[in-house]
Amino acid sequence: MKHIYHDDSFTLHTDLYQINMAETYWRDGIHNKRAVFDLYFRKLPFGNGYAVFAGLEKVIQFIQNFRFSEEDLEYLKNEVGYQDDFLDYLKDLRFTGTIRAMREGELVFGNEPMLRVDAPLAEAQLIETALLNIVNYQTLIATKAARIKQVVGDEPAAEFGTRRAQEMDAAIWGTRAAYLGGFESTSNVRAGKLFGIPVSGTHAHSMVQAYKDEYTAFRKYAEAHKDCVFLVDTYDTLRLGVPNAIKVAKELGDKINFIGIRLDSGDLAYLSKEARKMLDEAGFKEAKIFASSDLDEYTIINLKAQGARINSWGIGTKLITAYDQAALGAVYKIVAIENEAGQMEDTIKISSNPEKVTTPGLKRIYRIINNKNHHAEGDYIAMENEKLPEKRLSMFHPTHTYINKVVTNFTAKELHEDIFVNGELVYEIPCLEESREYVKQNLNALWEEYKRIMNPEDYPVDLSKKCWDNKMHNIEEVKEKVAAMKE
Ligand SMILES: Nc1ncnc2c1ncn2[C@@H]1O[C@H](COP(=O)(O)OP(=O)(O)OP(=O)(O)O)[C@@H](O)[C@H]1O
Ligand SMILES: O=P(O)(O)OC[C@H]1O[C@H](OP(=O)(O)OP(=O)(O)O)[C@H](O)[C@@H]1O
Ligand SMILES: O=C(O)c1cccnc1
Repeated sequence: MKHIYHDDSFTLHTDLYQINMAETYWRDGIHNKRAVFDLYFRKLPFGNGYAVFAGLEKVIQFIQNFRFSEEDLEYLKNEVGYQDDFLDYLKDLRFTGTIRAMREGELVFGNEPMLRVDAPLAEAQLIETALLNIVNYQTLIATKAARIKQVVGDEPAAEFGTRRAQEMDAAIWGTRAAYLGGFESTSNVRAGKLFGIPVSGTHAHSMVQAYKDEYTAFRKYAEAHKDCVFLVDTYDTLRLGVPNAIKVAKELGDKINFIGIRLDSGDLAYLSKEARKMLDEAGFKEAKIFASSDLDEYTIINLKAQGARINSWGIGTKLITAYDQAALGAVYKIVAIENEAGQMEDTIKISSNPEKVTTPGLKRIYRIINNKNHHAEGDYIAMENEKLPEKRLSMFHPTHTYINKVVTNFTAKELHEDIFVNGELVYEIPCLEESREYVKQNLNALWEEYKRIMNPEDYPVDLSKKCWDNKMHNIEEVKEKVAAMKE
């Protein structure tokens, strides 16, 4: 490439095929046909019983800044070979559509749209990749964080993953997602500055190695910082590390705030129990024991079962990289398009796997909340203009229809809000703190059976009878078309 282009816009953060499709629509004159896309995943990550929706704030930033820069257009012309007439169209392009989405921090389940884009076809197509990129990653990490926090309980959980994250953006937005999902702090100072997340930290082995001995290292650190957590496992945790931490804490007394020690290797259950005894005997009953070392929900459950005396948890690699599931797998599927007469017509994608058949049409997503116990009975997807019964709601599984129930005395809470209407942002973005609180409230209102770390119950995401009939009707139509073509 002869030219150096500046990274001055996110609009090319898309797959080439999106631009090629946009060009196809534009040359055919159908680029402004109204089209509706649903963004949803099919399978919950980590075998969890719920996911935590995250990414909306960044989606909003992306949409607000959606415009091809001069350099984007130059690049598309010089290096990719698009024609001037199409580039002129791209030059003035802004997002003019409507987006409805869940609130960040909403609990979300398989096969229900987290977000819906209703926009001119080419615009809806061009934003697909970035939307999926943002929502897939942030929702994955927020879910992993909520899962880990659930086993940690009330003890503080600190996010330590920046060094192991898949590059800088992942560290920053992953940290935000971790905080949303329930973590208390991060070691990433930039994330603290950008999002107001509390920052926290101890020190590394390198400091002990730099001073060669623990005693000097702890003492120098204590002389420079009031709050002290000493990392005690560089040489020998119980024979050297803990005694040196106690020695410095005693020597400096009230001059420092001896918060505690951190263990980062070895048998964390055994070491924490022994270290606890030593700290207590030395009179430091309030000193806390921090632990880190490739922790995740499974090691934490295990450590707790062994009676580990750990008070505070530092979690890096396995959280920020979503170690046991690399991607969420949310998709963006077209569900309706304007026809020649200017009316919306359903579209459907058939698959031999019934779970993969899309649900056509414009729809609304409701959480059905039992008025007696305030827990959710399940989610209910109805057609856009469908009126829900007020007294008696019949719910049935969309593929195994014999699984059904009738709900009475309920509140149907609509889960989507308008975010953009005809290109205008109409949504007031809640602050991160509020969204984090919202996650907690939502988790409190979810039955325990869906929150189990292993083998949770399946949360019902049902279709209304109208929505289900409409889907079946669409499937029949496609089947008839295919049969007619075969004849
Ligand atoms: N008592 C325990 N029960 C279950 N898992 C533990 C226990 N203690 C530590 N672990 C976990 O076992 C793994 C040990 O990792 P590893 O074999 O790399 O050793 P390490 O002690 O961290 O040593 P180093 O960091 O020096 O390589 C970590 O994931 C840690 O969280
Ligand atoms: O274990 P994680 O969950 O990924 O948490 C982050 C890890 O990063 C640090 O180790 P590292 O070896 O990078 O540096 P150190 O020398 O300070 O221990 C820290 O001690 C943790 O072990
Ligand atoms: O502050 C810490 O202890 C810390 C920060 C990042 C990674 N590991 C540990």
